[in-house]
Amino acid sequence: MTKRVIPVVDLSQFTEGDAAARKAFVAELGKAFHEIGFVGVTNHGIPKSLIDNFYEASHQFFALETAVKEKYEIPGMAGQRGYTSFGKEHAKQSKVADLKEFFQLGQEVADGHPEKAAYPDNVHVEEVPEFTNLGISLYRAFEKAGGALLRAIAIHLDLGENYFDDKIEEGNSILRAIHYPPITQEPASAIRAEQHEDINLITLLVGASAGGLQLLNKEGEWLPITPGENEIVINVGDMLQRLTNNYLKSTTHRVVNPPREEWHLPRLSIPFFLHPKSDMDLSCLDRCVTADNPLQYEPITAGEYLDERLREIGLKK
Ligand SMILES: O=C(O)CCC(=O)C(=O)O
Ligand SMILES: [Fe+2]
Repeated sequence: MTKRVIPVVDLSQFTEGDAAARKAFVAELGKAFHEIGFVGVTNHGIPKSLIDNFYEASHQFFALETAVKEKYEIPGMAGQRGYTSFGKEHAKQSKVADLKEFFQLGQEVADGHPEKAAYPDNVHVEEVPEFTNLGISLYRAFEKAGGALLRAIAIHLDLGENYFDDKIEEGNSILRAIHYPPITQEPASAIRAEQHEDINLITLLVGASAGGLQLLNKEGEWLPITPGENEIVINVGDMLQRLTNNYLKSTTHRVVNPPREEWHLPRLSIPFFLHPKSDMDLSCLDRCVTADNPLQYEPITAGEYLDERLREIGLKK
């Protein structure tokens, strides 16, 4: 077997294990987030049937005629809900757009809830009626797994296990179904997803098994991430990196085009970008500012930071 590029942890050790198993899990996760910012997670509690069914519905959505999909592209929404067509989003330093289209679902809260006004409605697709509801169920499962991972990382950071709980409860997370269509002609310079770092606290990704996802290591080498079956890939985003004054690493990654003989194969991946509520203070934690690691960032809230980043990637004008 070839050596794994990213370590793997078993989440049930934390959610169901004894004190020693939990302690070991926290140490492994902390080390992975500090050293390479990526980890594979097994026994994450996200039902396989839910993933498979949402996959199937996503395939059906992306197979619709462009004109039909465009009905679900909502102006003024910065892509945060509904469909974003091919060629819209680009990495912040890049002029050419990625070779992808996607659909995003966001937080849903009950009528009368104080956060209700903060969240636009999700978009329902007439032609694939189960798509959005399956996505919302998957969103809930990702929130739960992500919440457990953040409890472990809060322990690692000595913040108390529940530090993130109220910040992510009814948070501004996004579930994104991404479709990278078959490649039909030599792309001028674009790739499926140009190198970037994620904006949010952590990302949970299913579907990376199709190949193409790579991370940039400290030595400047691009290494492939090839998770096993039933394994999800987690990475640290810029918000968590910023909060920890770069102690936890938001690692650059990209999705490369397949070799020519695989151009006809589309790729479908489903990242869940775990965001806190927009009023979360992302000021660097005092405990992460030391003589060896002086303060790197100005205070900012999660909402202000997201706004700045959506402008940089061409989703917000
Ligand atoms: O498609 C993938 O595997 C990863 C996509 C990604 O990195 C992103 O959308 O931020
Ligand atoms: Fe990403």
